[in-house]
Amino acid sequence: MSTQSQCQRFRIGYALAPKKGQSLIQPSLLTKASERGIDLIPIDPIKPLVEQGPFDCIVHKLYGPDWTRQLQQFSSQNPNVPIIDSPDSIERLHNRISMLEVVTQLKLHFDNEKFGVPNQVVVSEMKSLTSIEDLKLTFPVIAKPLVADGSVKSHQMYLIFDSQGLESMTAPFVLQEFVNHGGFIFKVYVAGMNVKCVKRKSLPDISEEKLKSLKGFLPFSRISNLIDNDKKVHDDGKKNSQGDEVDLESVEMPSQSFLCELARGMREALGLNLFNFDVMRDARDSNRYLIIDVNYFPGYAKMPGYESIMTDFFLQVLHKSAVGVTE
Ligand SMILES: Nc1ncnc2c1ncn2[C@@H]1O[C@H](COP(=O)(O)OP(=O)(O)OP(=O)(O)O)[C@@H](O)[C@H]1O
Ligand SMILES: O=P(O)(O)O[C@H]1[C@H](O)[C@H](O)[C@H](OP(=O)(O)O)[C@@H](OP(=O)(O)O)[C@@H]1O
Ligand SMILES: [Mg+2]
Ligand SMILES: [Mg+2]
Repeated sequence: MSTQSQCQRFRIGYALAPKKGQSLIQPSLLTKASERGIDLIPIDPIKPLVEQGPFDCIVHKLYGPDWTRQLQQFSSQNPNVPIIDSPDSIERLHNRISMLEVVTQLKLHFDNEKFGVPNQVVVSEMKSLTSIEDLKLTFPVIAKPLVADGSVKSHQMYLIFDSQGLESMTAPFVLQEFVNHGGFIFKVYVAGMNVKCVKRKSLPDISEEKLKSLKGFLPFSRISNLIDNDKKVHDDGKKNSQGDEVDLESVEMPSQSFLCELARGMREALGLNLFNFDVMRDARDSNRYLIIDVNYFPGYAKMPGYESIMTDFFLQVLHKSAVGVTE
């Protein structure tokens, strides 16, 4: 039987920062893609994009006006080559208010599940800050950087327990209510129509009793971006890299139909193919799910079976593009 490699082959160019490229483009992905007729080709961001190629598709996670111009020039000369994803659509995820506004505007209804986002407000300048009650929030709250641009500081957060802790912050930031959610979150990876949910360690619940003894603020960062020795995040309840017992095994997944429908709605509303979103199950209502974060082009390699999922996505894009050309 002829394999895909004896038929037409496709060239997908990828433009990623070095660390991102090393984590995503692993030999196992190159092999899986090649077996299914796809060659993954690194794009040199220093050289003019239009002088590289030819490509049947481009995937990227680079930013800035020069790169956007490069993509525009390439698209004007290659209008039928999909660019995954458009810089304008990606930009919406670089702000922690606009990234979640999309969720609040989704017109989706489910028999059992309810979904939404935690109450949150933007604090643009400290002098406008009055009291937590005026902000219609209650302690504890989380202060998150307003800008989510992939920088280290965009992941630096603070759990705040009282007004003294709040006054220690530096504006601008988003203040989001802290919701008890059992100490786990669900990370829902989306690659086009492909949706994969994984469980990750999260901030522990804070009881009313415990809250009485907590003062000021507590800094934290990337608490759910856990990896262990073999760079995989085990969902089977093994110890994580901090050595804490994280019993993820006993956590029941949300229904796949709910997640797929939510992912479809977000994909269409965001106009994006490659993203993940973090979902908490409200500890007070197991049918209530809160989306707290949306990330562009996340760490797919941490997802079990990512080679097949990414290759399926690439083939779906290439097929759609080929059909589009003949239509
Ligand atoms: N409103 C909330 N209530 C309770 N815990 C929260 C809340 N928001 C965030 N967290 C906890 O803090 C972690 C980091 O929050 P968030 O995902 O917004 O930050 P991030 O830096 O964008 O993370 P990522 O690495 O996923 O991009 C979450 O995974 C969760 O454990
Ligand atoms: O654009 P950035 O670097 O912020 O994207 C992050 C993203 O916010 C998440 O932290 C990803 O982790 P997961 O959600 O666990 O996949 C990061 O993936 P990583 O494996 O590259 O660390 C993205 O870089
Ligand atoms: Mg997150
Ligand atoms: Mg994030």
